[in-house]
Amino acid sequence: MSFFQELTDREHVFEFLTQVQSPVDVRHGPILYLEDVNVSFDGFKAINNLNLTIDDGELRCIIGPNGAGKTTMMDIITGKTRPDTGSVWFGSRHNLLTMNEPDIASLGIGRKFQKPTVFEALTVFENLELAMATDKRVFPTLTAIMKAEYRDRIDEVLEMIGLESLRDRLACILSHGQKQWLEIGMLLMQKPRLLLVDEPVAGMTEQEMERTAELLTSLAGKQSVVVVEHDMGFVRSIARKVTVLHQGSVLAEGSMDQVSNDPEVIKVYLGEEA
Ligand SMILES: Nc1ncnc2c1ncn2[C@@H]1O[C@H](COP(=O)(O)OP(=O)(O)OP(=O)(O)O)[C@@H](O)[C@H]1O
Repeated sequence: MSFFQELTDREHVFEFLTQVQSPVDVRHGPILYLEDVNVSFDGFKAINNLNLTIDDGELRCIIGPNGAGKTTMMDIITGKTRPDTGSVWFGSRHNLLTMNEPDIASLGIGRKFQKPTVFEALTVFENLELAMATDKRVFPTLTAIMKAEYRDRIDEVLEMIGLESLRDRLACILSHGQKQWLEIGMLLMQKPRLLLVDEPVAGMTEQEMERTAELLTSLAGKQSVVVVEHDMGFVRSIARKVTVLHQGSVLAEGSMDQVSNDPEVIKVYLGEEA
């Protein structure tokens, strides 16, 4: 098929589209690897010899008291904060400390901040469409031709986030929980390999929390998901492996039962949470 025929054939799947998935190499190790990472702010050690390994497809919960370094750790992974020392690798190929924020996002690391930031004046569908259109990896001049591909992906994501019936409604009418799911959907449009999710259930109803638990657990496996959360009931409902941060280091790691019975964890965190 000539290039011109490819352009005019709406069913044709362009080779570069199938390669949008990031080329992260996890054949011989984890998807994310932080080793001996240190960060100081004006002499205060926010991250202190932090070591963390996330496996491909894993759902990991990160807990810890205020100021433990959870947000700073996410900032380091996404390139917002540069550590003073240490290594941060995405798969075995990508040294994240040599890359800037947009390039790290393009590799397939998506971050969901605590507050939803959807476009209120656009419909649910349009929000998802926009998320795809801003993907720098997709050749922008072919946008019109790729509409069919977009629509399939949007339908797939709408189903994943449970907003099919609201696809043509303006985002401003969505509940807080639905806005959070839409924003997760916007990240999913770009087929991330690793999703970093910051306090996803803050301000949610019980029912929304249950739905969010289902959504995040359904995403694991296809992508790796790292969830920072203070709500222990929610963490318990989704947790497989839990990492407890304290004073910028890993204090404990294991199943929810293991960490919640750890005397040190009870002393510095769970005691005050209970
Ligand atoms: N840009 C900065 N300048 C100075 N200090 C900072 C900066 N960012 C973070 N810190 C400090 O580093 C420490 C770790 O902060 P961080 O926000 O990472 O903790 P956290 O575990 O996310 O807390 P929380 O659960 O309250 O969100 C805190 O003492 C914080 O005040």
